[in-house]
Amino acid sequence: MTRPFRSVLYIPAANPRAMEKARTLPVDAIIFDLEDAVSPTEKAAAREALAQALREDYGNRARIIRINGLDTEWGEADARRFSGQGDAILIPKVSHPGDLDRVATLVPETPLWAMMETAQGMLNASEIAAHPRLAGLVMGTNDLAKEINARFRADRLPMQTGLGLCVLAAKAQGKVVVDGVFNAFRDDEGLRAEAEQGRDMGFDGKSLIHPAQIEVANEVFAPSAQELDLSRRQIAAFEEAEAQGRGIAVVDGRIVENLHIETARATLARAEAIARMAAE
Ligand SMILES: CC(C)(COP(=O)(O)OP(=O)(O)OC[C@H]1O[C@@H](n2cnc3c(N)ncnc32)[C@H](O)[C@@H]1OP(=O)(O)O)[C@@H](O)C(=O)NCCC(=O)NCCSC(=O)C[C@H](O)C(=O)O
Ligand SMILES: [Mg+2]
Repeated sequence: MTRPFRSVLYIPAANPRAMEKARTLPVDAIIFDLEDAVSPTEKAAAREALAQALREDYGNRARIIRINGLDTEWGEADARRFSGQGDAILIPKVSHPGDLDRVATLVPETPLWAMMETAQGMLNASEIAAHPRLAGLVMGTNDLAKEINARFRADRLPMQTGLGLCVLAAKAQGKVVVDGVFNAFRDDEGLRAEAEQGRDMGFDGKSLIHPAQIEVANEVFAPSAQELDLSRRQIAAFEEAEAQGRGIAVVDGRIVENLHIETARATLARAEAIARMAAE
């Protein structure tokens, strides 16, 4: 993953003020939402408002358009309207690879992303992630909790199987995988704990519902100063060991082998990508 997806902010396409504001927010990606954040009576107007908004400059923020499902009266028109626009089309409630095929025919060029938020979707995560048109997965933990009748807990124990399956599926295919939203958008401490859990599981970033959540996500999903320092010291120690004909170095009392050096280099590359994005 070269492009950062630390912070991925949902914006209801029926909210012109929020769409305007997003052009100045320090997010890595925006999800323009035509689905759950837009009421049925506003669907057509939101589609046109989004078409207008996409004429504006969103800088280097990835523009992801969440359409309505093709099983609704709005989905097909959304897909046709935004084919070739934005950086990705996000399909809600993907349960089978066939759900992607149907949109792929309507949207022949734009990369597809999948909302992972149904029980079937969790069980089929591997096949969904392997779809050739799919570039990214976003967890929909609200819909998933609703469908499996799970309770919201700080440790997200009831979600762990689904979250883990989706991380594994995405990583096996080299696809981006973004964690679900944290609904209590004024609870920074709760957000940080959940974001750290997602980061530690392997997610690339967190989906967000409010600008107040951006700073925490950007910080948690960026390599820390300590991680960068350790990565540099590991690389230096390993290069020195190799020069002396050894395949193992020791840093801070822990062994460092080739595989750790790959992680260290990836950490530095991630920090460089974030710095490049900030400088653009
Ligand atoms: C939750 C909100 C309804 C709160 O809105 P509001 O009361 O307007 O908040 P504030 O007054 O604190 O807003 C301060 C300023 O920030 C702007 N704002 C607010 N939210 C956003 C946003 N998402 N993007 C950009 N800008 C935003 C306000 O306009 C204010 O600006 P200013 O005028 O300059 O002061 C609201 O935050 C909101 O609607 N959030 C998005 C909700 C959403 O998209 N939900 C659907 C996605 S979540 C989901 O479905 C996940 C998945 O499918 C699942 O199943 O889990
Ligand atoms: Mg959902």
